[in-house]
Amino acid sequence: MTPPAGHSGARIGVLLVNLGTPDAPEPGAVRRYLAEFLSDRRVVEIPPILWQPILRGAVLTTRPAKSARAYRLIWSDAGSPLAAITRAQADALQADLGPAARVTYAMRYGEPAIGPAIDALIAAGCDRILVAPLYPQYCGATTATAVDAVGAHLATLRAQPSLRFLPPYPDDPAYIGALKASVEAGLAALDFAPDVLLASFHGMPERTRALGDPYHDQCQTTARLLSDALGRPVEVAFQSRFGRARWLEPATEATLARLGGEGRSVAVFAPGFAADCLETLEELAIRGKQTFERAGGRNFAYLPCLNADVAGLEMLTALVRRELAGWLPG
Ligand SMILES: C=CC1=C(C)c2cc3[nH]c(cc4nc(cc5[nH]c(cc1n2)c(C)c5CCC(=O)O)C(CCC(=O)O)=C4C)c(C)c3C=C
Ligand SMILES: [Fe+2]
Ligand SMILES: [Fe+2]
Repeated sequence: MTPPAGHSGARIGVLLVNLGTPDAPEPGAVRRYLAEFLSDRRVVEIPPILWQPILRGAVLTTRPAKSARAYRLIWSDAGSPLAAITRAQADALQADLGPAARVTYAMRYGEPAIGPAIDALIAAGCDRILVAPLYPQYCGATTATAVDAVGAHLATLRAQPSLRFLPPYPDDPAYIGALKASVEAGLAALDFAPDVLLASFHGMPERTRALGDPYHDQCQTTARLLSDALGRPVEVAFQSRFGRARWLEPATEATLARLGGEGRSVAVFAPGFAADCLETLEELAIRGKQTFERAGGRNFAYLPCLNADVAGLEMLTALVRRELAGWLPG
């Protein structure tokens, strides 16, 4: 194998990071996953002395069984869709980059964990690692906590690799172009022409916006640029409300109920998710559709995420190759 030019023969590592998902659609596995996820202070910003009793009490005794039922509806032969799609994205990126780089993936919560994935890259000879959190819009609860976990692992190492991080890409032409292509292909496959395009982003507590998290603004930017690219309006809503605090509005569920009641036809898609997962396949495509139809709506479609489809992979390789400039040969 020819060593990459530019430095002393070591390899470049690329680590894709996504959120994480349970190992199985069973209450025990979901409980382990939720306990780790919802104990992250970047995700639930309530002091642990108040939050942990609620989490260990009400949340972890009731939610795992309910969520496990939802996971069962979307589980595939390859496992959880989020894990299977992230693996496919890593494999495709590896095929594109070839032997000059080693590509792997990790999950912020659950397996494969970030620390062992970094160790495996180092063991394979990588002394330069690009970490790519697969969240187009920056959020403390997603991007920052992935970066925190990488930093926490590096704090345990005597010999650290050099690191780069893929910046958030809410307005990147490669991302907007991929979304445009994906939405247009999705619309072309429908047997009706939706009069509303609804972009549903994962929600966050409203107060995080006042505290300076750029997430909300970056979601609006993505939707505006996509609307410009498509040449038609794109409505924005925020899904997956959790807990009692005020979350970003409008809520996807209320928006779908309103659109159904108004007799509109709708295509929903989730530009903030790099891969389809519980939040899209169950919450939008199954429950969102029910909400819309129960309100009287007739024509509903859910358009898939970028996933490991051609447009999504072209975008991912373009973003990653750009960040590897000066590391990769030529
Ligand atoms: C306080 C709770 C939550 C915050 C804040 C939050 C932010 C957030 N999440 C994602 C992406 C995903 N979330 C997923 C699942 C999920 N999210 C929460 C709660 C919060 N998310 C819960 C409790 C769950 C688990 C499922 C459930 O029990 O309802 C997933 C899907 C995982 C999968 O296995 O498929 C993703 C992806 C973003 C982008 C975000 C902030 C911007
Ligand atoms: Fe979430
Ligand atoms: Fe959800």
